[in-house]
Amino acid sequence: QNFQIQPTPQQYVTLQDSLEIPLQVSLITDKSYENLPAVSLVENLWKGQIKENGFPIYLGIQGDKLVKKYKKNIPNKSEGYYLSIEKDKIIVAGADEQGLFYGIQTLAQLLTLPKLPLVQVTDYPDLPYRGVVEGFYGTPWSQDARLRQLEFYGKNKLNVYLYGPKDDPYHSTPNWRKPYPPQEAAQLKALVDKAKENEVIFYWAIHPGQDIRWNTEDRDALMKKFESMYELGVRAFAVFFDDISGEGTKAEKQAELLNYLDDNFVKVKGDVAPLVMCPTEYNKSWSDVKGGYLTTLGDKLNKGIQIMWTGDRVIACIDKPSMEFINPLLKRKAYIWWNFPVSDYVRDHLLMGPVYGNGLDIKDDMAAFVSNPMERAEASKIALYSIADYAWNLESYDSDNSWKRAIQDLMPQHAKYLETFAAHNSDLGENGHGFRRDESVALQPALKALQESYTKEGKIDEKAYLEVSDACQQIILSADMLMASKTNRPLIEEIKPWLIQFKLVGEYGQQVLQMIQEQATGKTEDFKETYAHAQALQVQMGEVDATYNQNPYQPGVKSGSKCLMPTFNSLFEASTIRYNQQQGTQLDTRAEYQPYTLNSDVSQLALLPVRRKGRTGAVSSSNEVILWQSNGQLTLAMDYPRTLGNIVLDLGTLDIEGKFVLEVQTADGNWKTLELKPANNKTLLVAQAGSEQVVQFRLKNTSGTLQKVYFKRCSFNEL
Ligand SMILES: CC(=O)N[C@H]1CNC[C@@H](O)[C@@H](O)[C@@H]1O
Repeated sequence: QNFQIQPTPQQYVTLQDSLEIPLQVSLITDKSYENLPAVSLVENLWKGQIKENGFPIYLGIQGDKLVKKYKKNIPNKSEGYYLSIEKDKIIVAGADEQGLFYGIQTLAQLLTLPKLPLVQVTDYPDLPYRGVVEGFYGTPWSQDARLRQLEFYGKNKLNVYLYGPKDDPYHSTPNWRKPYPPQEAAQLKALVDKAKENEVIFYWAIHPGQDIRWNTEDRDALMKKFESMYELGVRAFAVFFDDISGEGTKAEKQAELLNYLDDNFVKVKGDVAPLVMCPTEYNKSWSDVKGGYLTTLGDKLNKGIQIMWTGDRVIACIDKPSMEFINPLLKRKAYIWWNFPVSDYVRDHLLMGPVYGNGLDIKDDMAAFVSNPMERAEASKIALYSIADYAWNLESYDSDNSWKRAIQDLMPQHAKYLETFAAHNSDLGENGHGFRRDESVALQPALKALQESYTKEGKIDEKAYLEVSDACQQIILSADMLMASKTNRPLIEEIKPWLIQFKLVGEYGQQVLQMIQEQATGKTEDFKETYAHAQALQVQMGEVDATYNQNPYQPGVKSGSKCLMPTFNSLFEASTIRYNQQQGTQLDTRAEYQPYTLNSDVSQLALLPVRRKGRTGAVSSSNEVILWQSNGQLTLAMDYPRTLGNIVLDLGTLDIEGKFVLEVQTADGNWKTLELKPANNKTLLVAQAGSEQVVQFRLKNTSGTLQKVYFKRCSFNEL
């Protein structure tokens, strides 16, 4: 991997010469800069080796007489810088203090080379705001993870971190009105300080919409909470109205509140960044333009207030048509909230693949580009590294090159192994949003050739066979080496369940390859044992899936789920079928079996995957509010009549009387209504399916009007 500056700079000229790295340097800079993050960074680069007669490093900001003669070299762009490494001096001149800091970050990267190349770098970001919104459902990041993130943002020239973890009770309902307890407050203060050191704007977001009342009491409660955050050092604020229903969704009221905060807090304080808000209609598929929600915000919200947008759908890549739709409605450039690599709706998958699919021609259409990441902070860094690369310099962005550099940056000693792991752990699997990613790209042709040649003609494509066999070796090796890695333990601890599963996938692949080889060459005496070994590995994979990461939404551990496992399972079944035909045996040919099928005409439910574990079935839940049209229904069909025990629902409300009806169809074809009873103090509803065998059950909106409900749970068990 030859060296590249990260993010890719706008202009980089090398003079085909280099310099021994100076052991001692002297800083020539304006006295008033001594506390700037940029100067602290240089001091950290030459710990204790800053001497009067050292190699001169000039640090300045546009307008200083010190860098006067470089005036024309410094880009006239915020966060821009000019870095010149010369035989007898280094100049770092920023358009502003952030630019100066970024010039030093670039110098720091060059210092990792054996010698300092003589270069002139003229650089600046395409987008004014680039970063991360910690806005996912699930376990919020830990304090240590956040501190490491902020350092990572400084290195990769990301300048925004929006704190908005959905499951932080002081960010959202019910405790958004309360100040943080002392320990959490101290931790937030430490984050604000760390952000400053890395020239990152720390936004604190509030999510009051589910229970806010449009009155002065709640308005003052919000002001008071902002004031308490201001005292902790927060100088940037956001208000999120996403994923709510009821009173809080009114655009006029939201605009009135935001403008009040803008006029009476932001403008009064004078040192607070422009407000950011997330609308309730935050993506095109949900927006009802005629209804006027977006245009009300666009017309009424003070011009300086930023409005977030996730694109054409909740989870979608951002392109020119997306921006041409939304910007005119908002009467400003939308502030993009990109829902990747967030995985809170596919929690059993890791999204370690390349960042691709966003337009390279929209740098002038977005106010910002911030990423909603996975709850696994270290694992998110592969995507975040490339998002930093994309958002700084869109036109030069190359997703595969960036992905390889991200991996190299995350685990320099084990880049090859991490790349193998990441290549096969990148797709989301089936999900309610229908958003998918490529996976196992380099191996796909061989997997396909092997599968087609064997399943169709019972022949082995030798070339493909060898390639897949080598890949399985690499998978096992990579999993072992990563699990035993001494570097980046925080990453390894996060992904360990997936590494365990990944190794089993590799071993399973090896056994399946042996099965087809033995079946095709008639080595029937070995086949039975190889078959049993493959089944033993299926059992182990099932146990890993049932043991780790048992969250109540998408429990378990999926690895290689898009290409590797479907191919290996198909070859397992095909070779067992052929073997049974040859030998007249009755070996079970099923690799993994899915007896339940979901059907729905409610668009946000239609693609939700159904999971089976043991004797329970569960439809994957949704984070968002479901717009369930009148007469809309969700049906769960069995492969053959089965006796069910309980059917458990959680629609976020107990008030379903006269709104929803649950019915089962028994084997004789008759439908009967089941009574749904509250099961706990929250919003859980349970029905007994009865002793008769069931062919299917369905939940129908019989209210005659559109119903807005959450879809937190729909599960059932077999007796
Ligand atoms: C604006 C937004 O996407 N809000 C929600 C809902 N959509 C995506 C979900 O996965 C959440 O992570 C996210 O916080």
